[in-house]
Amino acid sequence: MKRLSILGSTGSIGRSTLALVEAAAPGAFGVEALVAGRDVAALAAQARKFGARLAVVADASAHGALREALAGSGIETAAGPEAVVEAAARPVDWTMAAIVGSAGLHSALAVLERGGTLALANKETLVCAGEIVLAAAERTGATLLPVDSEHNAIFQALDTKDPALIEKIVLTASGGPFRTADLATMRAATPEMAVKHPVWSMGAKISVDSATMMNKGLELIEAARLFPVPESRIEVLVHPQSTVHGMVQYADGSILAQLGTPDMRTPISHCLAWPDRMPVALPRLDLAKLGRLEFFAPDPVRFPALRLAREALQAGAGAPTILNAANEVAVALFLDRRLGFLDIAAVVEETLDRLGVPDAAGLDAVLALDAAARAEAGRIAARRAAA
Ligand SMILES: NC(=O)C1=CN([C@@H]2O[C@H](COP(=O)(O)OP(=O)(O)OC[C@H]3O[C@@H](n4cnc5c(N)ncnc54)[C@H](OP(=O)(O)O)[C@@H]3O)[C@@H](O)[C@H]2O)C=CC1
Ligand SMILES: CC(=O)[C@@H](O)[C@H](O)COP(=O)(O)O
Ligand SMILES: [Mn+2]
Repeated sequence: MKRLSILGSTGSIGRSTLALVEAAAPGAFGVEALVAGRDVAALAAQARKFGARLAVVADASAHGALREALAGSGIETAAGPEAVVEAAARPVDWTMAAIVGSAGLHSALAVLERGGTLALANKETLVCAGEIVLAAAERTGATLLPVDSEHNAIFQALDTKDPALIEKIVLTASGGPFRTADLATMRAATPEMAVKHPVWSMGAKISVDSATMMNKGLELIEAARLFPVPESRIEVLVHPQSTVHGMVQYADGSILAQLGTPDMRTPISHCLAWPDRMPVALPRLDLAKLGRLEFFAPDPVRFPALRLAREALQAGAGAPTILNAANEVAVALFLDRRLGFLDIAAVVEETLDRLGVPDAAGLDAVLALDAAARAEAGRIAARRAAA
């Protein structure tokens, strides 16, 4: 039996992971810890259903409600950010990191520090603190498995470790809900419009990131951290069918791609079973029915976020940390109807301009920069909203 913990179990990725656990052969998986932000009702229901040993809610004020919901079950409960990290530090065979945002950094690091196997969906962790995350994995011999569909595809298609033999890697992008929209429509976009992803069913924050294409910017940085390929050899192509998830082009001209229906249970199952595979009963891709696969260059005018991410990656040092923090602040304000859709990228750009490219070596420096960027982005957003 593989024992596992899920950080962010009540979200889109967390639920898909539990769906695979439920559908697997009896006894194949056992659940140790489930962690949520504040959704106590969903967390308690999951913990009971899957017989978890521990349920943790990050919002400390929700502990009473969690205790009450799990009374008589024998399931241990805990609350608060420290309890989240302690849950991640518990030894298990496999951990899913699916907390949204850089709030997931400390718990992801706790898994790596104990040399565990980390299935990483939480891309913000790699953008905010990539060097620290990778150094922890290297130091402890931990295993880092990419869950993000594009990165999982590239992970599956990579058959050499020699960077000289990799000409380029390609991340595909759906183009999001505004792929064909004009700027006026985008300027007036509401949260409801922005989270209506044309292909994938995901949490609110990543759905807005897909709409601005900052998601692909974050993924560009994520790919540069995970794979032995410089930024100049990572390409983004808009592919509305979201069927080819990622590609690797080799020095002999061969291109290896991973294809599948747009369902995160496929890459999650790949990480769950790695280095093997497991049977997953999902509808199969029917290429004849699909008929065609299209690819386009992204539009840099309507989607400036992709350029900002590439520039931050090129600048290095603390720039990706600033980009991520400012984006998290701006997306939250947009979802709260306190910022316009096009202002998201504008806030990120202005925050990057104001803070420059500061050094951010070590966890304390990264956390300080993350906090400074959040404060600056908040001020810039408030000024824009008042204008
Ligand atoms: N959804 C997808 O298809 C994909 C997602 N990803 C990445 O995976 C991550 C999760 O995405 P997704 O599942 O869509 O997001 P959701 O918003 O659906 O879920 C987020 C999860 O994180 C929990 N959470 C939020 N804040 C905290 C906190 N401070 N401490 C502990 N837990 C917290 C939430 O709990 P609660 O429910 O209580 O709020 C929830 O369980 C993101 O980084 C995203 O970019 C990557 C590729 C695809
Ligand atoms: C499922 C997944 O991996 C998401 O990151 C997805 O890629 C989002 O869609 P976009 O391609 O529109 O960003
Ligand atoms: Mn992705």
